[in-house]
Amino acid sequence: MNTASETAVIDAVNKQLFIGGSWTDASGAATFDVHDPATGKVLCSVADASPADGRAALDAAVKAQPVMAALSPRERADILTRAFELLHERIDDLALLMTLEMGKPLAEAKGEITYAAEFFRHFASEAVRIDGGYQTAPAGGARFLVTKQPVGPCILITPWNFPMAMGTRKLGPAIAAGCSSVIKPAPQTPLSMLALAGILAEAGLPEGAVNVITCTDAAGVTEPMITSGLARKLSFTGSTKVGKILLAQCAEKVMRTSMELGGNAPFIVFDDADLDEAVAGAVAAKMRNMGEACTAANRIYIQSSIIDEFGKRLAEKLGAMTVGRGTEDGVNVGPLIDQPSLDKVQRLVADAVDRGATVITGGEPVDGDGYFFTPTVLSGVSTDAAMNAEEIFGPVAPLTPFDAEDEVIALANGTPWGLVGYVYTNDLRRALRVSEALEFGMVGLNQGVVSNPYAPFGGIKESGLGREGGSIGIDEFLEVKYIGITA
Ligand SMILES: O=CCCCC(=O)O
Repeated sequence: MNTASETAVIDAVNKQLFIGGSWTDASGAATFDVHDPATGKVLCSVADASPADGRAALDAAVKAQPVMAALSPRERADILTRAFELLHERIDDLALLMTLEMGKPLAEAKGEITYAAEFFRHFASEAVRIDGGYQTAPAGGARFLVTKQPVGPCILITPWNFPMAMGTRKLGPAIAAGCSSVIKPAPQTPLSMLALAGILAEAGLPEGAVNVITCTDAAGVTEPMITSGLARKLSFTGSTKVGKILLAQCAEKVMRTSMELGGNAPFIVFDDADLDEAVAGAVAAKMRNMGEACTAANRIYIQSSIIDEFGKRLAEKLGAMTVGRGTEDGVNVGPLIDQPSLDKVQRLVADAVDRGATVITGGEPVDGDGYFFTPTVLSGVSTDAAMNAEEIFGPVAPLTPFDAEDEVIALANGTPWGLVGYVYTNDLRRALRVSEALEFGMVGLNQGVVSNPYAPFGGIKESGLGREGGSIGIDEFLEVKYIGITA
């Protein structure tokens, strides 16, 4: 049974599709249920789009594209700024909505709304700084005029773990660049995106500039959209497995892509590090979002001389965390998103223990409703444990000892992924050497969280293509055009 304020924020969301600036039922009025991961109970139902609905949304985006492109940079910036303000004005309700559908504690949900809003503020500033060039050809005579134009209608696909921020991280630069879009949130967390659609409409976005389709048959709905040739860009955040399928589909029409895929982050602590800072960094890198983040520390390598002390201190911190429904006071670890996620975490912990790991704290799911797992520290995790090769996506910190710098660099880089790595050391030369040697798109140096709207977020290897945020984030949504002029 939801409280009155919970029911009010759920009721306030329009649960239809948002196409061409209007709210509309899915074909045949199809719907699907949204669950509270803390209880497993149904929160509400939302429209379940068909492939035909997806096509209608894309057609609306195509129609809106010239309108978006014709807005002045200042007009686009003003819409983003107004949406930024509205997100802050409604932060309490939006955070409660997010906690209900995704599970993260309210304080983290508020943090995510702030993070999400910041992408709009950042890209409002970038909209008015899109530049170009003018140059005399080296041989003289001709002139080169270089300008940037919106890439065109975009398909944006977002995950359930950051249901608002991954939307604004894509929509912010798309709108700033003058692109229209169709955005599809994950079926587990459609409500935050639907709320965001309402806010963007209120902020003055032209009809059809952003279309939201919620659906359960993601592949069935998005594949025909991608292969239609009507969209010019796909931006996806999700698993490497799905990313590869989408890349193959985009190849058919040679579409621009941005891919933020899986991670398998190493977290390395040398014995010269400040241990308190390293433990605090590990708590942040592991426990942010209950470990359900592509940036989460997945393999924690500690120099042998300090591993016992590090393990003891980390276990004290994680063991003291309060697990529960994210709406309750004092809770800092919410549920995992669903039963398959809980099953996976259990399987990975059992496998590590079978291969010789010791549970220092936690190690078990919590009895009762919902998908809760106790914050866990494992020591002596073998390098061939399954969790070294798979994203845990849960509150489990696996500690593995190492002795030498080159050994740990080889271990850290020994993965197909390359999103983010973390290094703790007080030796400046080692810090630079190791940061440069790590084959990752981002490095947290004595820092457990790298995500920041003003920095370029993204990975190498099988962690993806392109960068989101930072001053280059808008380039993903712009085409460079060169006009040769006879002078
Ligand atoms: O799980 C990956 C999404 C990235 C969240 C972040 O911005 O840190």
